Amino acid sequence: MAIVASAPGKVLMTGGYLILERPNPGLVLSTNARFYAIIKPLHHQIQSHTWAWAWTDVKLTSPQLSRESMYKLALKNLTIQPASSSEARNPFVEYAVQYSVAAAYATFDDNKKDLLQKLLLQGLDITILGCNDFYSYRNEIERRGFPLTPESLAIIPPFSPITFNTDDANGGDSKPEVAKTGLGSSAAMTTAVVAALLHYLDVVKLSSSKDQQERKDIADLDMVHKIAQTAHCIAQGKVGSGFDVSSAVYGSHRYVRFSPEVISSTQIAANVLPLPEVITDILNGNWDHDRTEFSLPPLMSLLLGEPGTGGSSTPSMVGAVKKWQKSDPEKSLDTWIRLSEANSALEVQLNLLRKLAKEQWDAYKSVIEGCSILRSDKWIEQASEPNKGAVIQALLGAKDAMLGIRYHMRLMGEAAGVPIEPESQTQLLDATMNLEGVLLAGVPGAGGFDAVFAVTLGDSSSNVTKIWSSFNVLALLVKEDPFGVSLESADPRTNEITSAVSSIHIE
Ligand SMILES: Nc1ncnc2c1ncn2[C@@H]1O[C@H](COP(=O)(O)OP(=O)(O)O)[C@@H](O)[C@H]1O
Ligand SMILES: C[C@@](O)(CCOP(=O)(O)OP(=O)(O)O)CC(=O)O
Repeated sequence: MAIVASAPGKVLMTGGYLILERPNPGLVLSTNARFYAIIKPLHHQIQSHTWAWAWTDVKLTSPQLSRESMYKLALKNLTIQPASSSEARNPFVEYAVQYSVAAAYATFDDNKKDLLQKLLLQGLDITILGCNDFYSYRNEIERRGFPLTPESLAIIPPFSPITFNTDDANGGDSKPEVAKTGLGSSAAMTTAVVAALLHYLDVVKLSSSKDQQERKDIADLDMVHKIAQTAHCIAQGKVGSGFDVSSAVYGSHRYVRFSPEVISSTQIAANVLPLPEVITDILNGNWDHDRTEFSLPPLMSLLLGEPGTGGSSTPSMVGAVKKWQKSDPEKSLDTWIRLSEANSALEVQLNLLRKLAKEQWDAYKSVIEGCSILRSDKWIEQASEPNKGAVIQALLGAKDAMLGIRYHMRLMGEAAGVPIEPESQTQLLDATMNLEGVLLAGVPGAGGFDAVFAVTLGDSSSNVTKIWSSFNVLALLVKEDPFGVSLESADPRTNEITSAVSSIHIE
């Protein structure tokens, strides 16, 4: 039977750059854009040609890239090799397979190892699918002559083919392989494959998002996290803060990074140590990342916009900021501290709003609805009673904190010589923050030309969508969804068909 798992894409709302250093936190929101991995046996029976049971076949299909690759996985040392030199490579999935299988061998007793061996000898058939929201369809919309609106995006069929970045319009060299929106497709892809494989091999028992309020599979999620984070770092060839993998696993949260030493044995491993030895270090390592529950307060929506300027290279922006920290330690530390203070101020206000929503729902709801049709300079007029006043103070506090974050992010960019909040985004974000019902607007993650985000109150997001269109910014269909990695009941392509069929109304 096929096992299907999914993992969400992310938006880093606060903590860009600072989150690279412990113990600075970042607020990361997971989204309803999900990556799916489908795993089933490749053969009905154990293949006789898997001589001496030394290796097994792995087939990887990526329909959106029209790619199908065959690999050989050696069952002793778990090396993976393309079956022929012409196969397309996907290092994220390759490491995900190697490390997941290694984790299974490392955790099983002899009896379970035998069963594992038999299951593996049937081969692995892996299909990966990413929601459209991970990829840019801006060119496609323009090519079809549609308006630059979310309604146009909604017409594009689910799991559509992905545009490759082949043109040199933006200098070419720093552009990623595929046209993406910055939601963390590689982290979600790696996490979905690891989760599906670990579940398929019986290392973890994942639960599905539908059947729970509170997750009970935390230890299993930790296992998925260790393996996905390790595979992702090696495939990327760099150790970032890991907030993207963490949110793909745990969903929206407040993240403090893991100490990079925990995966140091893998860096030697790629050259010297065999994987079955390294995996024990990974599994027993001191994974000290911190994740505290966090999600947007009720009646607030996350909105993302694609400015379409071609994206920025995160590693080179990070490099420039690090260089600046070295060259001007005093000033950079000052900016760093002020930015960190603004980040915590926003966190405090958002947590306060969540608390007020719980404790005084009626006042909270009435203020949010009232403010959703007013610009923020008019919000104070809603403070007719103390309960409402507290909500308004927290809203204004959050907005102020966001202005502080943007100011210090801009300073950091200017000092480091990289456009963290480029001038074109500044105008757009100022205009956005002045609209009715807009609480926050900023550049997520590393900033640059990748994307912009806004947090809106009540039903006010259509205002934002309109103004973004006039700035030539495409509002995406993505929403916050705080749920992390999940077991799915079926191939998402069949779900789409089922829901389309059930939505047909028979009179
Ligand atoms: N559907 C897919 N099939 C295969 N590989 C994919 C798919 N989607 C993304 N990838 C891989 O992930 C890479 C993008 O990852 P990354 O640079 O982390 O982007 P993001 O900003 O979305 O995190 C692509 O270059 C490609 O190698
Ligand atoms: C600078 C950073 O702190 C945040 C980068 O966030 P993005 O969301 O911009 O990330 P990419 O998907 O890799 O482009 C680097 C990090 O935390 O690793």
